[in-house]
Amino acid sequence: MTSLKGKIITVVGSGLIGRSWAMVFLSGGYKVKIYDNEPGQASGAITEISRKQIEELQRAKMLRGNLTAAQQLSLLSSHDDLQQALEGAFFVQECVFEDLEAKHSVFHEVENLVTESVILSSSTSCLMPSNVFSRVQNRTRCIISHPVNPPYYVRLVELVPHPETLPAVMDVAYSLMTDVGQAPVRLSKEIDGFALNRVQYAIIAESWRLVQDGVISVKDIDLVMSEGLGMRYAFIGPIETMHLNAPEEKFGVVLGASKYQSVSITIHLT
Ligand SMILES: NC(=O)C1=CN([C@@H]2O[C@H](COP(=O)(O)OP(=O)(O)OC[C@H]3O[C@@H](n4cnc5c(N)ncnc54)[C@H](O)[C@@H]3O)[C@@H](O)[C@H]2O)C=CC1
Ligand SMILES: O=C(O)[C@@H](O)C(=O)[C@H](O)[C@@H](O)CO
Repeated sequence: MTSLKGKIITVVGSGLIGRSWAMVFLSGGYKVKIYDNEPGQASGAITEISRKQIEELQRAKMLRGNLTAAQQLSLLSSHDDLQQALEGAFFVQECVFEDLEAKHSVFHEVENLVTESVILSSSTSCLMPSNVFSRVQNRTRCIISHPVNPPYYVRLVELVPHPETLPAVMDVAYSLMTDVGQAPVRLSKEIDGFALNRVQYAIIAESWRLVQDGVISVKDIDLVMSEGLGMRYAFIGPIETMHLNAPEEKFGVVLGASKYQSVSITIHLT
């Protein structure tokens, strides 16, 4: 794959996630053109990114990437005109409201202003790719790149394909996210909530149920995560944990164990 370095990425929507994406892409040395349909919002984002974030991160020796703050900020521009913002981009990261109509309208406008090869990527938290891109003509170049808040520090990106997404598009998105220092994961197909939110919501559901049933306090259930599972899961995932607890050939033993079974049947996610 030819190097993507120095190429142009357009960020559409300059709110919380749009600004975060801009900082992540800048840290990888990409030119970032940020656009918002609210007049002045994109230029306001530039000010916030530069003064309150990137320069501060450099002072705190927490700036990501190999470029200085000044070098990164020289790659950033804001635009109130979408066509101008899209000029030269190979990748468009949509970061508008979590509203299907808003996303449909953005991708309809964008598709009419870019060539067939430009990758259209959505930051959506939970909307299904087959819905987000349903009004896009050429869906083979569409993908969900779902970040986790705050993306500059929590580096996971879930790459979720539309049923028509080309494998090469997944590969480019994976390479881009890896190149800018994120931790991309590939989903083989779309599913409600993708992977992170499905796991996150299962944890929230059982945590809340234990609190509602008076089994544990809010403070303590949060400690179960922050001082217990979170400490472990910051280093190894749930399947790795099973592997450590029982060699692979004994996963069945773990999953079939009476303790696992007897507890699991009492967990209700709704
Ligand atoms: N906030 C979070 O923790 C996370 C959010 N996301 C997703 O990222 C997306 C953006 O979320 P936030 O940044 O939190 O929203 P936000 O409300 O902070 O920012 C949205 C921005 O999009 C702009 N916008 C709206 N319609 C537009 C249009 N047609 N053209 C151009 N700009 C437009 C708004 O002016 C606003 O600046 C959503 O899909 C959300 O689900 C994903 C992961 C985490
Ligand atoms: O928790 C996160 O940052 C992400 O999983 C999300 O997408 C959340 O659902 C976010 O959109 C709202 O909490």
